[in-house]
Amino acid sequence: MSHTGIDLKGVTLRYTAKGQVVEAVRDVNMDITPGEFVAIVGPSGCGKSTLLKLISGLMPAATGTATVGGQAPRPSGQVGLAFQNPSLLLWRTVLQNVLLPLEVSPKHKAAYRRDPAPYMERAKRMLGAVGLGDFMHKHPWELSGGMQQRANLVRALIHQPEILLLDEPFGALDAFTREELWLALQALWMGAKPTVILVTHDLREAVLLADTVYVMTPRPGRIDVQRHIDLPRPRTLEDTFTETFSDIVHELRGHIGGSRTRIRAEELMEVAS
Ligand SMILES: Nc1ncnc2c1ncn2[C@@H]1O[C@H](COP(=O)(O)OP(=O)(O)OP(=O)(O)O)[C@@H](O)[C@H]1O
Repeated sequence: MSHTGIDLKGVTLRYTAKGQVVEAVRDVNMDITPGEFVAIVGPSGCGKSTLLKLISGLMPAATGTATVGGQAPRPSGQVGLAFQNPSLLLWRTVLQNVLLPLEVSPKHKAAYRRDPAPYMERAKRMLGAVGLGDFMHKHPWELSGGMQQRANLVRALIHQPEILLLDEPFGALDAFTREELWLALQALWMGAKPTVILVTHDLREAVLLADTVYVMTPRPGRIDVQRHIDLPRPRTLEDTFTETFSDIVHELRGHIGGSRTRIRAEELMEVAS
Protein backbone atom coordinates (compact mmCIF):
# COMPACT_ATOMS: atom_id res chain seq x y z
CA MET A 1 0.00 0.00 0.00
CA SER A 2 1.16 3.48 -0.82
CA HIS A 3 1.71 6.06 1.90
CA THR A 4 2.81 8.83 -0.37
CA GLY A 5 0.59 11.83 -0.70
CA ILE A 6 1.46 14.96 -2.65
CA ASP A 7 0.88 18.43 -1.30
CA LEU A 8 1.27 21.62 -3.30
CA LYS A 9 0.70 24.98 -1.62
CA GLY A 10 0.72 28.23 -3.59
CA VAL A 11 3.11 26.81 -6.17
CA THR A 12 4.34 29.05 -8.98
CA LEU A 13 6.68 27.65 -11.63
CA ARG A 14 8.79 29.68 -14.04
CA TYR A 15 11.16 29.02 -16.92
CA THR A 16 13.94 31.36 -17.86
CA ALA A 17 14.92 31.07 -21.50
CA LYS A 18 17.14 33.57 -23.35
CA GLY A 19 16.69 36.09 -20.56
CA GLN A 20 12.90 35.85 -20.81
CA VAL A 21 10.89 34.62 -17.85
CA VAL A 22 7.88 32.48 -18.68
CA GLU A 23 5.43 31.86 -15.89
CA ALA A 24 4.08 28.37 -16.61
CA VAL A 25 2.04 27.73 -13.45
CA ARG A 26 0.62 30.17 -10.90
CA ASP A 27 -0.53 29.65 -7.33
CA VAL A 28 -1.45 25.97 -7.62
CA ASN A 29 -2.82 24.13 -4.59
CA MET A 30 -3.32 20.38 -4.60
CA ASP A 31 -3.76 17.97 -1.75
CA ILE A 32 -3.44 14.48 -3.17
CA THR A 33 -3.97 11.65 -0.70
CA PRO A 34 -1.94 8.41 -0.74
CA GLY A 35 -3.30 6.01 -3.35
CA GLU A 36 -5.51 8.65 -4.98
CA PHE A 37 -5.90 8.66 -8.77
CA VAL A 38 -5.77 12.22 -10.04
CA ALA A 39 -6.22 13.45 -13.61
CA ILE A 40 -5.06 16.88 -14.76
CA VAL A 41 -6.71 18.34 -17.86
CA GLY A 42 -6.36 21.74 -19.46
CA PRO A 43 -5.50 23.53 -22.67
CA SER A 44 -2.19 22.99 -24.41
CA GLY A 45 0.68 24.87 -22.75
CA CYS A 46 -1.10 25.43 -19.41
CA GLY A 47 1.70 23.80 -17.45
CA LYS A 48 0.53 20.23 -16.89
CA SER A 49 3.87 18.63 -17.78
CA THR A 50 5.67 21.34 -15.80
CA LEU A 51 3.75 20.27 -12.68
CA LEU A 52 4.98 16.70 -13.22
CA LYS A 53 8.56 18.01 -13.44
CA LEU A 54 8.10 19.65 -10.04
CA ILE A 55 6.67 16.51 -8.45
CA SER A 56 9.38 14.26 -9.87
CA GLY A 57 12.03 16.59 -8.44
CA LEU A 58 13.31 17.86 -11.79
CA MET A 59 12.29 21.49 -11.29
CA PRO A 60 12.09 23.68 -8.18
CA ALA A 61 9.09 25.82 -7.27
CA ALA A 62 9.70 29.56 -7.78
CA THR A 63 7.32 30.29 -4.91
CA GLY A 64 5.19 28.12 -2.65
CA THR A 65 5.94 24.69 -1.26
CA ALA A 66 5.71 21.18 -2.63
CA THR A 67 6.02 17.96 -0.65
CA VAL A 68 5.91 14.34 -1.76
CA GLY A 69 5.42 11.92 1.12
CA GLY A 70 6.07 14.82 3.49
CA GLN A 71 9.47 15.63 1.92
CA ALA A 72 10.78 17.99 -0.72
CA PRO A 73 10.43 16.34 -4.16
CA ARG A 74 13.59 14.64 -5.45
CA PRO A 75 14.29 12.23 -8.28
CA SER A 76 13.94 8.78 -6.71
CA GLY A 77 13.17 5.16 -7.34
CA GLN A 78 9.77 5.66 -5.77
CA VAL A 79 8.34 7.26 -8.88
CA GLY A 80 7.19 5.36 -11.97
CA LEU A 81 6.98 7.33 -15.20
CA ALA A 82 5.25 6.76 -18.53
CA PHE A 83 5.02 9.22 -21.40
CA GLN A 84 3.24 9.41 -24.72
CA ASN A 85 5.98 7.54 -26.59
CA PRO A 86 7.01 4.33 -24.87
CA SER A 87 10.75 4.65 -24.32
CA LEU A 88 11.50 0.94 -24.59
CA LEU A 89 15.09 -0.02 -25.44
CA LEU A 90 15.14 -1.53 -28.92
CA TRP A 91 17.88 -4.06 -28.25
CA ARG A 92 16.18 -5.53 -25.20
CA THR A 93 13.27 -7.96 -25.24
CA VAL A 94 9.95 -6.88 -23.73
CA LEU A 95 10.69 -8.85 -20.57
CA GLN A 96 14.18 -7.35 -20.28
CA ASN A 97 12.73 -3.88 -20.75
CA VAL A 98 10.15 -4.45 -18.04
CA LEU A 99 12.85 -5.64 -15.62
CA LEU A 100 14.99 -2.55 -16.23
CA PRO A 101 13.81 -0.41 -13.25
CA LEU A 102 14.74 -3.25 -10.89
CA GLU A 103 18.37 -2.93 -11.94
CA VAL A 104 18.50 0.68 -10.75
CA SER A 105 15.85 0.93 -8.02
CA PRO A 106 17.59 1.59 -4.68
CA LYS A 107 14.89 -0.42 -2.93
CA HIS A 108 15.09 -3.52 -5.12
CA LYS A 109 18.40 -3.75 -6.92
CA ALA A 110 20.33 -5.75 -4.28
CA ALA A 111 17.52 -8.29 -3.83
CA TYR A 112 17.00 -8.51 -7.57
CA ARG A 113 20.67 -9.25 -8.20
CA ARG A 114 20.73 -11.87 -5.47
CA ASP A 115 17.61 -13.68 -6.63
CA PRO A 116 15.88 -12.43 -9.77
CA ALA A 117 13.42 -15.37 -9.92
CA PRO A 118 10.52 -13.85 -7.93
CA TYR A 119 10.82 -10.59 -9.88
CA MET A 120 10.83 -12.48 -13.20
CA GLU A 121 7.75 -14.32 -12.07
CA ARG A 122 6.00 -11.07 -11.21
CA ALA A 123 7.00 -9.47 -14.53
CA LYS A 124 5.75 -12.49 -16.49
CA ARG A 125 2.44 -12.53 -14.62
CA MET A 126 1.90 -8.83 -15.20
CA LEU A 127 2.78 -9.14 -18.89
CA GLY A 128 0.44 -12.12 -19.17
CA ALA A 129 -2.35 -10.17 -17.50
CA VAL A 130 -2.08 -7.31 -20.00
CA GLY A 131 -2.12 -9.78 -22.92
CA LEU A 132 1.60 -9.85 -23.67
CA GLY A 133 2.25 -13.40 -22.47
CA ASP A 134 3.26 -14.57 -25.95
CA PHE A 135 5.33 -11.48 -26.68
CA MET A 136 7.65 -11.15 -23.72
CA HIS A 137 10.64 -12.50 -25.63
CA LYS A 138 10.02 -10.28 -28.65
CA HIS A 139 11.71 -6.93 -29.22
CA PRO A 140 9.75 -3.66 -29.04
CA TRP A 141 9.89 -3.15 -32.81
CA GLU A 142 8.00 -6.43 -33.26
CA LEU A 143 5.03 -5.02 -31.27
CA SER A 144 2.19 -2.65 -32.18
CA GLY A 145 2.04 0.80 -30.55
CA GLY A 146 -0.67 -0.36 -28.13
CA MET A 147 1.36 -3.42 -27.12
CA GLN A 148 4.43 -1.25 -26.54
CA GLN A 149 2.43 1.08 -24.33
CA ARG A 150 1.09 -1.90 -22.32
CA ALA A 151 4.69 -3.04 -21.78
CA ASN A 152 5.59 0.53 -20.85
CA LEU A 153 2.87 0.60 -18.16
CA VAL A 154 4.02 -2.71 -16.72
CA ARG A 155 7.58 -1.38 -16.63
CA ALA A 156 6.44 1.79 -14.85
CA LEU A 157 4.87 -0.36 -12.13
CA ILE A 158 7.27 -3.32 -11.84
CA HIS A 159 9.25 -1.82 -8.95
CA GLN A 160 6.00 -1.06 -7.08
CA PRO A 161 6.53 2.70 -7.03
CA GLU A 162 4.52 4.72 -4.58
CA ILE A 163 3.85 7.35 -7.22
CA LEU A 164 3.01 6.92 -10.88
CA LEU A 165 3.27 9.95 -13.17
CA LEU A 166 1.66 9.55 -16.58
CA ASP A 167 2.01 12.24 -19.23
CA GLU A 168 -0.55 11.58 -21.98
CA PRO A 169 0.41 7.91 -22.10
CA PHE A 170 -2.36 7.02 -24.56
CA GLY A 171 -2.22 10.13 -26.73
CA ALA A 172 -0.62 8.41 -29.72
CA LEU A 173 -2.97 5.41 -29.78
CA ASP A 174 -6.13 4.77 -31.77
CA ALA A 175 -9.43 5.08 -29.88
CA PHE A 176 -10.05 1.32 -29.45
CA THR A 177 -6.58 0.58 -28.17
CA ARG A 178 -6.77 3.57 -25.86
CA GLU A 179 -10.02 2.34 -24.28
CA GLU A 180 -8.51 -1.10 -23.78
CA LEU A 181 -5.53 0.44 -22.01
CA TRP A 182 -7.76 2.52 -19.71
CA LEU A 183 -9.04 -0.74 -18.27
CA ALA A 184 -5.52 -2.19 -18.02
CA LEU A 185 -4.33 0.90 -16.16
CA GLN A 186 -7.32 0.85 -13.81
CA ALA A 187 -6.68 -2.82 -12.98
CA LEU A 188 -2.94 -2.24 -12.40
CA TRP A 189 -3.72 0.73 -10.17
CA MET A 190 -6.42 -1.11 -8.19
CA GLY A 191 -3.91 -3.91 -7.57
CA ALA A 192 -0.91 -1.84 -6.47
CA LYS A 193 -2.64 1.38 -5.34
CA PRO A 194 0.12 3.87 -6.14
CA THR A 195 -0.72 7.56 -6.05
CA VAL A 196 -1.33 8.41 -9.72
CA ILE A 197 -1.22 11.70 -11.61
CA LEU A 198 -2.44 11.32 -15.17
CA VAL A 199 -2.03 14.26 -17.54
CA THR A 200 -4.48 13.97 -20.41
CA HIS A 201 -6.41 15.92 -23.02
CA ASP A 202 -9.17 13.34 -23.01
CA LEU A 203 -12.03 14.17 -20.64
CA ARG A 204 -13.62 10.70 -20.97
CA GLU A 205 -10.29 9.18 -19.99
CA ALA A 206 -10.03 11.51 -17.00
CA VAL A 207 -13.56 10.82 -15.75
CA LEU A 208 -13.33 7.07 -16.29
CA LEU A 209 -10.06 6.70 -14.40
CA ALA A 210 -9.73 9.43 -11.80
CA ASP A 211 -10.97 9.91 -8.25
CA THR A 212 -10.40 13.63 -8.74
CA VAL A 213 -10.11 15.67 -11.93
CA TYR A 214 -8.31 19.03 -11.83
CA VAL A 215 -9.04 21.44 -14.68
CA MET A 216 -6.36 24.06 -15.34
CA THR A 217 -6.74 27.47 -16.96
CA PRO A 218 -4.62 28.61 -19.95
CA ARG A 219 -1.05 29.69 -19.13
CA PRO A 220 -0.09 30.62 -16.52
CA GLY A 221 -1.99 27.54 -15.41
CA ARG A 222 -4.08 27.79 -12.27
CA ILE A 223 -6.54 25.25 -10.91
CA ASP A 224 -9.93 26.26 -12.22
CA VAL A 225 -11.96 23.30 -10.96
CA GLN A 226 -11.39 20.36 -8.67
CA ARG A 227 -14.06 17.73 -9.39
CA HIS A 228 -14.45 14.58 -7.34
CA ILE A 229 -15.66 11.59 -9.41
CA ASP A 230 -17.80 9.43 -7.24
CA LEU A 231 -18.47 6.48 -9.58
CA PRO A 232 -18.03 2.95 -8.20
CA ARG A 233 -15.07 0.80 -9.29
CA PRO A 234 -14.05 -1.06 -11.26
CA ARG A 235 -15.46 1.28 -13.89
CA THR A 236 -16.28 -0.19 -17.29
CA LEU A 237 -16.54 1.15 -20.83
CA GLU A 238 -20.32 0.76 -20.55
CA ASP A 239 -20.21 3.33 -17.73
CA THR A 240 -18.94 5.89 -20.22
CA PHE A 241 -22.27 5.73 -22.07
CA THR A 242 -24.43 6.47 -19.02
CA GLU A 243 -26.12 9.81 -18.48
CA THR A 244 -24.32 10.42 -15.20
CA PHE A 245 -20.97 9.94 -16.92
CA SER A 246 -21.68 12.21 -19.87
CA ASP A 247 -23.12 14.86 -17.56
CA ILE A 248 -19.78 15.00 -15.73
CA VAL A 249 -17.84 15.11 -19.02
CA HIS A 250 -20.05 17.96 -20.28
CA GLU A 251 -19.71 19.85 -17.03
CA LEU A 252 -15.91 19.66 -17.26
CA ARG A 253 -15.92 20.49 -20.96
CA GLY A 254 -17.80 23.67 -20.08
CA HIS A 255 -14.83 24.80 -18.00
CA ILE A 256 -12.31 24.14 -20.77
CA GLY A 257 -14.56 25.18 -23.64
CA GLY A 258 -14.06 28.92 -23.43
CA SER A 259 -10.32 28.68 -23.75
CA ARG A 260 -10.19 26.52 -26.85
CA THR A 261 -9.59 27.86 -30.33
CA ARG A 262 -12.92 28.89 -31.78
CA ILE A 263 -13.56 27.22 -35.09
CA ARG A 264 -15.78 29.34 -37.35
CA ALA A 265 -17.52 26.40 -39.02
CA GLU A 266 -19.81 28.36 -41.33
CA GLU A 267 -16.93 30.45 -42.62
CA LEU A 268 -14.84 27.32 -43.13
CA MET A 269 -17.60 25.65 -45.14
CA GLU A 270 -17.95 28.74 -47.27
CA VAL A 271 -14.21 29.05 -47.93
CA ALA A 272 -13.87 25.34 -48.63
CA SER A 273 -16.79 25.19 -51.08
N1 LIG B 1 12.12 24.28 -21.12
C1 LIG B 1 11.28 25.31 -21.27
N2 LIG B 1 11.74 26.58 -21.39
C2 LIG B 1 10.92 27.64 -21.52
N3 LIG B 1 9.56 27.52 -21.51
C3 LIG B 1 9.04 26.31 -21.40
C4 LIG B 1 9.86 25.14 -21.27
N4 LIG B 1 9.06 24.04 -21.17
C5 LIG B 1 7.78 24.52 -21.23
N5 LIG B 1 7.77 25.87 -21.36
C6 LIG B 1 6.58 26.74 -21.43
O1 LIG B 1 5.81 26.55 -20.26
C7 LIG B 1 4.44 26.43 -20.56
C8 LIG B 1 3.88 25.16 -19.99
O2 LIG B 1 4.43 24.04 -20.68
P1 LIG B 1 3.95 22.54 -20.39
O3 LIG B 1 4.71 21.64 -21.30
O4 LIG B 1 4.02 22.27 -18.94
O5 LIG B 1 2.42 22.61 -20.83
P2 LIG B 1 1.37 21.43 -21.02
O6 LIG B 1 0.12 21.87 -20.35
O7 LIG B 1 1.95 20.13 -20.56
O8 LIG B 1 1.20 21.45 -22.61
P3 LIG B 1 0.68 20.32 -23.62
O9 LIG B 1 -0.71 19.98 -23.22
O10 LIG B 1 0.73 20.98 -24.96
O11 LIG B 1 1.65 19.16 -23.50
C9 LIG B 1 4.31 26.51 -22.07
O12 LIG B 1 3.80 27.76 -22.41
C10 LIG B 1 5.71 26.30 -22.60
O13 LIG B 1 5.94 27.10 -23.72
